[in-house]
Amino acid sequence: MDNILNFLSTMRWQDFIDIFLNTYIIFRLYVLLKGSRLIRIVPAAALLWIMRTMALYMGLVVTTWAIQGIIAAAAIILIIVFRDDIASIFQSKNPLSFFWGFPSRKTSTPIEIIARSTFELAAKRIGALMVFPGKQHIDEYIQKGIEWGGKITEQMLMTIFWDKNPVHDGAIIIKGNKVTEVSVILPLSKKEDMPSKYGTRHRAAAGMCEVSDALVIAVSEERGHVTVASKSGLEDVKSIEALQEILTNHTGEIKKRGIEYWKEIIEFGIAGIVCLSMITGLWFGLSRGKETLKTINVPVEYTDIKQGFDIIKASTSTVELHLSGSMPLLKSLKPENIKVLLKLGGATVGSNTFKISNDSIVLPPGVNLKKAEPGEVELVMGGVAYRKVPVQIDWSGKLAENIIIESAVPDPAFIDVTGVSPGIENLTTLYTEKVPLESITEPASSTLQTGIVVFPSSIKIPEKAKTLTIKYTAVQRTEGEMDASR
Ligand SMILES: Nc1ncnc2c1ncn2[C@@H]1O[C@H](COP(=O)(O)OP(=O)(O)OP(=O)(O)O)[C@@H](O)[C@H]1O
Repeated sequence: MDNILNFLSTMRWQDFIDIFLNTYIIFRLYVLLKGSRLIRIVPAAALLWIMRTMALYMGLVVTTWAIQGIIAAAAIILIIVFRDDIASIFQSKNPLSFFWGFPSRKTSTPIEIIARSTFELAAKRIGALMVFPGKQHIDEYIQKGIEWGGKITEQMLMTIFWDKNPVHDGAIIIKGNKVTEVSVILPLSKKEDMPSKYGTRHRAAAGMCEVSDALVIAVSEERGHVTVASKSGLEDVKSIEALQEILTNHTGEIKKRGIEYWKEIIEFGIAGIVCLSMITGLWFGLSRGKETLKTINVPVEYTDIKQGFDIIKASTSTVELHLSGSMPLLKSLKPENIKVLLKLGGATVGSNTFKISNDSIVLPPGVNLKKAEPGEVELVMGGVAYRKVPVQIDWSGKLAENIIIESAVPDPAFIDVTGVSPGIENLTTLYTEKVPLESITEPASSTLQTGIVVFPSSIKIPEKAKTLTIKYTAVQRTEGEMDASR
């Protein structure tokens, strides 16, 4: 249990969305394809995928390449062969039905009317052939007739099969409460042991049931018999009630309210669980399966520094982290996603050692720390101190021979320095940047602008003290002074 919770805690919210979205897509495909021929290719596709994965895993280069080729070719062939099935999914009146809802028989079949009409046709010796498709598609087996679309009534059925009607020949297709097509040619049965009393009408009824899960009613013109063809063969039906029962069972009008309804719910439930397991397995294989290592350099950051404390010296400024995790996760890992944070709340003045552990490293979920180098950071801590330090002008170059500097004073002459103790006590002087003596060309009282050298770098000086003015007075040398200097 702990392991599962640990594992879940390493997952990102994006991972849950990833799994949920793909599970839903696969589940919707199942719901939409259920009953169509396309669903039959799923085991073959799964087998090909498993074979390709195994070949890849075993390093069989040519086999992997060949299976990939087969998959690509099969995909193109499937699109061509199953174009009608694919089109029927996308031709749905409401595009939202792709994402939501379950395909169901929206309209119920008027079983009573059909049963009564059938026996009336039989009584009047009017031949008829009515197809009630099941869950499977039948379009590929039939020769399309004339589109109809009329709502079923007794008169309509009688009229369609009336022998003076030009569309009476062939079969009609009944879906829900409508006749969708008339004059349809059905495939003939190839069975050789059919009783001789049956002619081509009954052979067509039997043929349709051999290739699909449809139910077909045949009314014999010659004998006035009603025959029902189904997967279990041909059966003569003697009464309206018996025909009603057969049609009820086939169209599922009662089933939906009974145990069969729950069977369907359980079926979808199981499909949902299978889809979820498949996608979780796939996700696990892709994102967690191939663990890999990555080394990354991360700067050390410090928090909780006590007031009046500062870092004088650190043994390192960066830490090398050896990380493990899935390849895609480590590939997308950026240094800014990782932090090495040392809390200095407990640090004391002087030397302190801080261990680099899991607690001091912030890693994205799914990434684990294997090793940190160095494993610890040595810090010398000091307290913050202030001092007033005198400024010294740092002259450079050579002054003109005829000039002598009588006085030169930096302004400000002292600067307030903030630094760390111990250390700042040793700072006795701050120097200006180099001031070239060549810039004084004639005797005068004037000023020069210069900067201050902030050294050591750990000290801080006020911003306005970073530039200063030198007030100087240069005078003419006397002849005697010049001779003496020579
Ligand atoms: N493949 C077919 N698809 C659809 N309808 C067909 C097909 N073959 C025959 N029929 C229908 O059956 C009629 C011919 O029936 P036929 O007399 O050969 O059959 P039967 O089984 O002996 O029936 P009946 O007892 O009514 O004579 C055609 O006029 C046509 O309407």
